[in-house]
Amino acid sequence: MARFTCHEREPRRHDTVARVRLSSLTGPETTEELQQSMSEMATYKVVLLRHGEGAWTVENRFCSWVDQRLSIEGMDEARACGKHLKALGFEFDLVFTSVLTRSIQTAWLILEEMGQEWIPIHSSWRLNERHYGALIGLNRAEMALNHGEEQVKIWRRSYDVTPPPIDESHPYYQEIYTDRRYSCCDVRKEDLPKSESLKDVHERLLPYWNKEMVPELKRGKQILISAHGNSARALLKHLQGISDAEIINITLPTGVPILIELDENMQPAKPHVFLGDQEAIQASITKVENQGKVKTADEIAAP
Ligand SMILES: O=C(OP(=O)(O)O)[C@H](O)COP(=O)(O)O
Repeated sequence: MARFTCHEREPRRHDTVARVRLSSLTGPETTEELQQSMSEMATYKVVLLRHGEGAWTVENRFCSWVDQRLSIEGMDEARACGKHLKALGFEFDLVFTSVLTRSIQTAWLILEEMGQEWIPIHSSWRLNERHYGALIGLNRAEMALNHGEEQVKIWRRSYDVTPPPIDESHPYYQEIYTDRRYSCCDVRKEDLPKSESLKDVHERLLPYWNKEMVPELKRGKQILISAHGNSARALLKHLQGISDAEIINITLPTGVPILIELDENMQPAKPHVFLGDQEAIQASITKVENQGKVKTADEIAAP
């Protein structure tokens, strides 16, 4: 009988479990449909998510490279995500996070909920949220009032528009660039970004995907990626072949796992799936989209 090490092993049983239960999330299936779905099983599965709600999301500020922790609701979202992944039968071998606390804290809460705290976690600045440059710390609704909702949408969601860069006069410049976590990156501190478009995020993330994550997938490891709204969008765009024009319409909710299935060439095998209650997920996406809209006096008084 073939023996498998932790690095090379037979296909996981949870693939079937996940598929079976997933089917109930995406509509009823007959036995034939189920069998067909299983026979079309993708070679690699990746679970990607945007961390739970961060403290600054509540204040509607561009957080980006400022290191905020999760809000109370964000912690609940992360725990619910762990519960859900456990119910679906996922067993992770490796977790990837950014070096920002909200992404790491989300991974910890998920693993705790799953009883898989022992799983190694790899953290890299390459999974950090997009660097929002001079916009960091600003309130999105105020920005919409001053610059218009369309401009804010372009700043937030376009592929190749870069916000003005951060400089030393910015209130969060020192906090970010004197932080010890950026002294041990694979690039010199002075070469770290001062502002990024989604395209820039894609370009800094891709080497990490290719060099660190793909080899682990090919060794048979099941990976979880706890990323950010825009670093997850950049990876999703890459893995699903989403066009530059289409990506502007994609907003990710917090704390919702996305199942991505890839073929042997790391090309999309199936459309990605948001795992969970689809109505609640849509409500969460709308909430994030609305952050960039002008608020009425009533909404400001009772956000
Ligand atoms: O820090 C941020 O994202 P994150 O909460 O996913 O880390 C950004 O401020 C997200 O802002 P956006 O949704 O306007 O792109």
